[in-house]
Amino acid sequence: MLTVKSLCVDAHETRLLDDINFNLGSGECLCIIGESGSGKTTLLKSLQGMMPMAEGSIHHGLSDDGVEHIYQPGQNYLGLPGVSWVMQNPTAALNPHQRVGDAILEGLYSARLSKSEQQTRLRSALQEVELSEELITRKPPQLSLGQAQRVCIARALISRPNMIIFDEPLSALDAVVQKQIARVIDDIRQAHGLSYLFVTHDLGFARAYADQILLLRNGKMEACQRADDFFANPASAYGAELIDAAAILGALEQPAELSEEIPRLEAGQ
Ligand SMILES: Nc1ncnc2c1ncn2[C@@H]1O[C@H](COP(=O)(O)OP(=O)(O)OP(=O)(O)O)[C@@H](O)[C@H]1O
Repeated sequence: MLTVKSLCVDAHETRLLDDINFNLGSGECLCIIGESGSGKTTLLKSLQGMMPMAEGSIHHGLSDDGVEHIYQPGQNYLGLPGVSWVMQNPTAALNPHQRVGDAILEGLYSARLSKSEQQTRLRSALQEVELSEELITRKPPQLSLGQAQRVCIARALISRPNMIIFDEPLSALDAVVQKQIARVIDDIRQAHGLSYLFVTHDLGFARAYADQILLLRNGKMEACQRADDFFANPASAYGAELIDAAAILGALEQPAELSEEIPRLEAGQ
């Protein structure tokens, strides 16, 4: 559904991304990993139209119309249609003065729906992220960080996107809440056949949930592999180093029975 070919991005005459290639299939999760400064956010920004392409092309097929849209340098590119975003810091992503229900409904900005359909969508989005309806009248300062991130995910989901792009959505959360929300995120993908582009530093998450791994270093692709291949036989020595380091830290020990171990909380944490 999304193919990126030979993508290059420049800023101030410096090449920030060089020859990036990947293909994200419908319903797949591609995790983008790499050390700080490797170009992960720059890649997301270029897909969002916030940083122009210098070279290459972005091919995007929408499941609704079945037509492939091709974006190339020089076009007035405003980002991928039908794609929602969830950012790293839920506190910064939410207006502290806006009620939770209104914040989630903001995700419907371009849809013309009746009030009753909006309320149906709102209730359904709250259920998907396992948040109690009682929270809709609260404001973000009255939420835990985990609840606030669930609100952001509900806001991304309510427009019924084809794809969600996540920029380190778990990194502001503690370990238990990370696992709860990781499971919610994966449940949503499976329920709706959504495609995910997921930036993370967490190799444990990538191993548990990714179909593909894109490893960046200094703006270049070190590896782009099926996740099982990457963890068994990484295509780069740097990838092998990262996997070894994560293994030493115990970060790859993801229990297969994750969903049984992590309690589902009625109101979400
Ligand atoms: N607008 C810009 N102009 C010049 N350089 C930039 C610009 N945006 C990013 N960079 C540089 O590009 C490189 C990649 O930055 P980027 O934010 O994409 O890294 P990252 O992998 O997302 O890092 P982190 O994991 O810390 O968020 C960095 O060296 C950064 O300083």
